[in-house]
Amino acid sequence: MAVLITGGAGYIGSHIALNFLDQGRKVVIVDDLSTGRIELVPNNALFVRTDIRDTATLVRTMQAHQIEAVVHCAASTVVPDSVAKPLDYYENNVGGTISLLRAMKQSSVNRIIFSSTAAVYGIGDGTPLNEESPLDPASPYGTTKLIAEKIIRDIAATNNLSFVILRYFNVAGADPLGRAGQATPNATHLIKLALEAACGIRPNMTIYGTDWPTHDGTGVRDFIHVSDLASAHSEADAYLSAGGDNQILNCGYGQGYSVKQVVDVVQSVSGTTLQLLLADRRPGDLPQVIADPTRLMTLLDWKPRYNSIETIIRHAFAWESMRAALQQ
Ligand SMILES: NC(=O)c1ccc[n+]([C@@H]2O[C@H](COP(=O)([O-])OP(=O)(O)OC[C@H]3O[C@@H](n4cnc5c(N)ncnc54)[C@H](O)[C@@H]3O)[C@@H](O)[C@H]2O)c1
Ligand SMILES: O=c1ccn([C@@H]2O[C@H](COP(=O)(O)OP(=O)(O)O[C@H]3O[C@H](CO)[C@H](O)[C@H](O)[C@H]3O)[C@@H](O)[C@H]2O)c(=O)[nH]1
Repeated sequence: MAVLITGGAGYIGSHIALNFLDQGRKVVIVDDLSTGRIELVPNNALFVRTDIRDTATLVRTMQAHQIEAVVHCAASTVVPDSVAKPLDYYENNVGGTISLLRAMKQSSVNRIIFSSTAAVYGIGDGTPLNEESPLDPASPYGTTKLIAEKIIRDIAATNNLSFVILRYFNVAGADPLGRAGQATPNATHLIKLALEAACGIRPNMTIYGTDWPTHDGTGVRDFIHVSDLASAHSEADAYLSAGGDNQILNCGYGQGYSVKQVVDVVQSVSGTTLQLLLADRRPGDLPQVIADPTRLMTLLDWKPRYNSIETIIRHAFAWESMRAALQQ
């Protein structure tokens, strides 16, 4: 019996694949390579190149490989892009999820772990967000994820489907063994861009907003190491296969770091001085986004191994330097 990972050629999906494979599980990856990279597909995973909106191919794949659980990561993920092209985001993220759920139903696959996001929450009051915090996505991207969550919950209410919805906070870092990392073209994430500047791939980096109501005026985020996030998926799968109830779980460490603090750690880990540009706040940004991960820590047998900002940045720097060296 195997696990099917949609979007497994992407940044997070490839780490989830490695985590399942490291535990001796069989992994089948479906990905259309729209932002994913074939080199991120682990050698010992089976790979099917398809758009997940092709329901018939999903059904064939599930039936051919005796899929017992699905991890659903495939999505369009860039917040400003979703503001510019909302229809594309609804088509891919909502349409893709419907197609996948239909294929699961036709193939009698009844376990799903879904990649959701902290972007489903509203602005909040600056205190850590728990799963009951008000939902009010600030972007079409966040709305597509909230709709997909709702569809999964509606189907589970009437069909034989069990789910864990994982709401990721800010994902960063790279596989500690250097087998995978963030390779998405035109990535927009803070740590990725800061490290590209440290490795000379870009000349500088921009800090968006120095007048936020935070301790040093820059945005504060809860960064979770991608390999810790990956192991939350295998723990969620173990929890469901042991008969656990359907759950929505925040995935973060519960600790915030500001943009300036991240830049300081990037400089000390890389031994470089970044050329910093200061700019206005990015539209749609929030001052502070921190998880309350109590439910994740309580319900799953999940033990974070890399919960230090230095470790996250050290692993991401190792990956980025290796890629920079290969490009020379
Ligand atoms: N990176 C973060 O900080 C973050 C935070 C919260 C949630 N997420 C969620 O995690 C998941 C993975 O994100 P990521 O950062 O690894 O992004 P990514 O772009 O690296 O991965 C997405 C993968 O999905 C594939 N894909 C997209 N549409 C597809 C389709 N229709 N059919 C088949 N494959 C398709 C892409 O080719 C890519 O490999 C997404 O669902 C995203 O919304 C990411
Ligand atoms: O070059 C940069 C990039 C980012 N930032 C700042 O760094 C912080 C983090 O920005 P990211 O772009 O790294 O991440 P976001 O918090 O905007 O969003 C990420 O995390 C969210 C969950 O919290 C969603 O899941 C979303 O998809 C994912 O991109 C923000 O204050 C942003 O303004 C900069 O100053 N300079």
